[in-house]
Amino acid sequence: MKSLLIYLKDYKKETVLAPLFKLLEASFELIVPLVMAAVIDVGIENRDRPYILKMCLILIALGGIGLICSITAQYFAAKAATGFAAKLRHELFWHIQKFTFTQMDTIGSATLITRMTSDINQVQAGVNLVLRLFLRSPFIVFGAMVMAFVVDVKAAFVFVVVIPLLSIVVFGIMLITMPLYKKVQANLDRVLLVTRENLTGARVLRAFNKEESEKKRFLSGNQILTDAQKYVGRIAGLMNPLTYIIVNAGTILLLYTGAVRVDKGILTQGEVVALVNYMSQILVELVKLANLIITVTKAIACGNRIEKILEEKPDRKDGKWKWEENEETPFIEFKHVSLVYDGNGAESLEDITFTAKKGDIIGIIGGTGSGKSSLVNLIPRFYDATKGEVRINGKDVKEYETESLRARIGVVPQKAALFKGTIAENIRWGKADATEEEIAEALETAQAAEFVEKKEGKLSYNIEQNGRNLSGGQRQRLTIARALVRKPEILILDDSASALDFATDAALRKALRARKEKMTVFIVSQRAASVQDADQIIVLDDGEIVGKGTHKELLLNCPAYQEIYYSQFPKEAENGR
Ligand SMILES: Nc1ncnc2c1ncn2[C@@H]1O[C@H](COP(=O)(O)OP(=O)(O)OP(=O)(O)O)[C@@H](O)[C@H]1O
Repeated sequence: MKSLLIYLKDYKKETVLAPLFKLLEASFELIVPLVMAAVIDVGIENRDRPYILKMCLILIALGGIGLICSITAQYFAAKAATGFAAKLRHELFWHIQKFTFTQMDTIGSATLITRMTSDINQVQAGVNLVLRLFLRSPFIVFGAMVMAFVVDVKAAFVFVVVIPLLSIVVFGIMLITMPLYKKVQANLDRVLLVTRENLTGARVLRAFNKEESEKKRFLSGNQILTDAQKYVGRIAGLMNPLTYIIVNAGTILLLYTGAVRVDKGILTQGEVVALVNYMSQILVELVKLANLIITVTKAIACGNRIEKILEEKPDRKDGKWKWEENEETPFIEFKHVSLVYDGNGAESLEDITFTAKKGDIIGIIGGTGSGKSSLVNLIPRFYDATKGEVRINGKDVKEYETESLRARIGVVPQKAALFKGTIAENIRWGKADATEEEIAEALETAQAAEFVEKKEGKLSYNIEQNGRNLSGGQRQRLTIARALVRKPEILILDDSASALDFATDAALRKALRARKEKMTVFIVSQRAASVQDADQIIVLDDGEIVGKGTHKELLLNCPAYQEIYYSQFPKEAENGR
């Protein structure tokens, strides 16, 4: 948590002024019981109306000045706390952007969302409260005790007994609840994960009639969270009753001691009232202190969770080599490449070796889970090979500066992801300064021009969140156009034509070949038709290459390819026999 405090450095003035104004407010509060005592002992005793009026005006003035100090302190504390949270949120967001996919997979997006939102809010509340109370409350507790000693040493010994007892209760509860709050946050992460999965997969869930089982899963996670909260709440809830019992017992003792001493003529009635006032001030402040400690305990637990993410060093080691604009169309070599995902024992890719020549179209085919996406994900370094090398133009991809490497690669992922905004804005994700002509050209190649033309507003047509107002095929075509608009040297189509009909798929491949800019293209597909006119086809099975060559060669000598092909074109199988 400590390391997070550097984000307060731009608010030095506010972090000093907020507690300072609170101290001023507290000082005025400590004078109030003395004025009250004077009203009783002098004003009421002598029936001196002008004196009482004067003292009442002083009380009003003390209250007014105290209020101004308090509002000023609140302003500074709020300014520092919100500014601190905004900076921290920004830093955390930026830090997460630098994580590799492996790190994202390991940490999990649900927990990252909780840390970005509720954890930061909790820390913000903690900072705000600390700035206002961390000096004020101990100052009042200590100050009221000193004032009590000034009024009467013997009666003040009641305070000496009460305050340590209160401190034991407050700190004891704090120590017990601290680790429990951590558990509560972890349970909240789990509930968030289930909620997210449910909301994003709502259609699938309903299609499979899974509402009941998902409801149970949610209820069980929610129940665990509720139980954890109730448990910690019960312990924290002991704070107020216990502190009130101690303080009320202290007040009784104080009244008794005070009465005896008034009787003996050592104390005045006004002084006893002042002592009781100090006692109740201490109680109020200790309750505030207890709440402060609970909020701070939660804030520290949340702060530590945020700190953990910030301490996680982005694993991606950037190379120094910049991909120059005028660099030749690349050739890509996979040299004995293997990949094991973090937490997976088995290799998802094993000893992959092949070369994609400049401007070649490489088809990658295989059953589900055979490693097709894993293979192409190594080119833009979404994951790094655990063994072997992926080389572009003779250099290991790890030697390239990742940003410049990715700028030259157009990736169309398996799941077509679009963002809320116009069609033009979505296409410009590929190239921020793309002209309308460039966009039109990309849409043409991606076979999207026709449907965009029919949409109301054309390029200004508004796409809803996740592109839900477009069909699956339309979404895929736009993601292809988005990748093409930057005129990449390498284009990766990861099963991204699966929602296209055969004719459109064929037209897309024809248009790709006809483009004047040379590109090395990887087409991942389960459809033999999508890869059959590729310059080279890689056949994968269980992470290994089981065939390599052109369609004709593979039909002659690769049983795995034959199986895929003839299962999709049974008539040709019959003709061949
Ligand atoms: N992020 C990941 N973390 C752990 N394991 C993964 C990850 N991504 C893929 N795998 C595993 O790697 C293997 C290959 O997966 P991959 O997605 O590359 O297959 P694929 O051939 O593209 O499959 P599909 O055609 O179904 O998309 C699978 O066993 C899968 O479980």
